[in-house]
Amino acid sequence: MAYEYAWVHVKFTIPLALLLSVVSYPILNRVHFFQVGSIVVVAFVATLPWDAYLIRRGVWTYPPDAVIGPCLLGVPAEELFFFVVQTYITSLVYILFSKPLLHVVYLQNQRNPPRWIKQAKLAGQLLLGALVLLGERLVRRGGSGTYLGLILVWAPVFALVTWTVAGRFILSLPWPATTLPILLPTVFLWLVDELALGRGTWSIESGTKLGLCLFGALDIEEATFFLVTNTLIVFGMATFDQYLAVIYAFPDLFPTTPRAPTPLMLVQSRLADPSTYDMERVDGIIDAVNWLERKSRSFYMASAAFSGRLRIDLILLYSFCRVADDLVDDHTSSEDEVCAWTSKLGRFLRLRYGQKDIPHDEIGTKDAVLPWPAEIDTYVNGNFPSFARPALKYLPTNLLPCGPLLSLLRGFEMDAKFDVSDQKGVTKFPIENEHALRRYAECVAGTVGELCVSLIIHHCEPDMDEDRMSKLKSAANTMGIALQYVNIARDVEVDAAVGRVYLPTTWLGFEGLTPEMVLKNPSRLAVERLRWLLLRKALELYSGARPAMQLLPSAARGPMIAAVETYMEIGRVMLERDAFQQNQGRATVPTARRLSTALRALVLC
Ligand SMILES: CC(C)=CCC/C(C)=C/CC/C(C)=C/CC/C(C)=C/[C@@H]1[C@@H](COP(=O)(O)OP(=O)(O)O)[C@]1(C)CC/C=C(\C)CC/C=C(\C)CCC=C(C)C
Repeated sequence: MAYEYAWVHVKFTIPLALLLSVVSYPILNRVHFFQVGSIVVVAFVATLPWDAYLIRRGVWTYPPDAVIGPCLLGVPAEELFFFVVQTYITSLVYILFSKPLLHVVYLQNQRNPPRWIKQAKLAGQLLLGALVLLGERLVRRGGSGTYLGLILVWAPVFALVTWTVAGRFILSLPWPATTLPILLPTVFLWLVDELALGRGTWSIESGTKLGLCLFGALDIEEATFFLVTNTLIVFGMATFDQYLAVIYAFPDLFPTTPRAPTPLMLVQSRLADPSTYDMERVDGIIDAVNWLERKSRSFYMASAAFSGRLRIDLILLYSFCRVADDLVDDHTSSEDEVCAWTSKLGRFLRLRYGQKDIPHDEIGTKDAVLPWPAEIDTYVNGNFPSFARPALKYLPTNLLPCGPLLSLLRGFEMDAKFDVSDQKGVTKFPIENEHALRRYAECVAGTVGELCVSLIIHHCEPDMDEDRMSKLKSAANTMGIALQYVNIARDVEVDAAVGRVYLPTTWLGFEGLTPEMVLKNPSRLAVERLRWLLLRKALELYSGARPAMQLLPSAARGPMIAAVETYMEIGRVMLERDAFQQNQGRATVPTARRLSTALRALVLC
């Protein structure tokens, strides 16, 4: 059939490229476009002369009617398009598998890597070097080994370069993040190639190939070509991610990070001496990711939608909030012990902010982290357990107002009052009415919303006007309260098990209940009605704040909406009840529903 080669693209490669574009669109950002575009250009420039040479050597030929006609250096347009579409497909598959990863975490082996990484990197270099030498021998000998030899003197050279530059980083990544983006497109292209060879769309001249087939009509040389070129693409994408990770991880090396790091920054990242990396900061970020992964599926999944230094700072903020909450509120502390923790945290914050709240217009003037003076180091080491120290040290205080952080501690202090029995030995319940509930939620969650917005403004739109900033912070505060109401509604049983009742005492009274009765039986129908009342109030607050999320900078809008929506989904499934899944007393949202909620938020934001 005429134009057979073009039909191969129309039937196979273009549909897959379009499908991958649609699937990955919600998670792509400006950096990805720059990254994929760069890899495509490099692949095109590196492949064109090699391809032209093979055609001129007669290694492969095309029936005259199989190609449309336009050529560049004798390479048909369809072949040129193949360089682009293959690189595009493999790059998108790599992005889909690597987006959940925080690449900064995998810088940990840049200095003093484990023995197996050193050995594996050396083995890879030796293997690639041996392949180049083998290719040279095959080319020199000519004949049936020519095609394979020409592949091996070309692709492994580029692979050797990227492997030497990024081998440790690539080996540190979870193996599915690199092997699957290599194998899946390779198998797809093997099948396409098998069909094309079988139909005579293109053919490999018999005098230049070994005559061995991987399967069907797929020559071993063709199979090798797709395997090594997809390996090259993935190595190239991973190398790019390594440079980006260095830029995002070290504010002292890169004080500001534009939304798409410049080529100069990438070169500076490449030339940066790993001995200058603040590896203690990398360890602190790893620690924060572990806290997030361990403590909140909602925010852990949502964090993957963010990118760059904003993602790191949100995780560091989460880590501080989580550690502070766990330090203060471990459900067994007395009020004195709780207040001791909150006063230590308060003193830490005042030391960190230099005894005063940094005026807002000074916050975020630069990314370079505030110095960590010996005085604070001594105080933290002398007053906090080792597990808490990284969260305190790496809280991005240079980008955050101190006020909301101090209010967060006030909220934790309210938790402590649950554990206090008055003179008659009667446990007090501080959430006496709806006002106390709102005040508590505002302290522990409304403040967190404001802090998230501070980070978003700094990283995405530092010159935002005051009016819009004020609207965003007010809405974030309200949204935080909504999420906290969902949290309370979800955890009624869990909280009762540790002597906590966050449903207002006045609400309980309307149902003829007391907090003590709720502690005895938190699953009674009357409590269910109050849980529903709280969820409906959460949805009211959410509805009031949700429109303001459209004011968020575009780079963070989708991810932030995804974070909020996946959390609010907990409340929605509770209201639906049929999708409600009790799991050790806590409602959980089925992962598929959580994912679809996040994707819908990212697409429709
Ligand atoms: C994507 C990402 C990593 C975001 C980080 C968000 C963040 C810093 C969360 C900190 C939450 C936290 C541990 C606060 C301490 C007090 C507390 C426990 C609050 C409750 C959170 C639940 O956290 P948990 O770890 O228990 O999670 P699970 O329930 O186990 O899943 C709260 C429910 C409050 C959380 C409140 C927020 C995160 C603020 C929400 C507001 C925004 C995201 C701003 C939205 C912006 C606009 C303009 C409306």
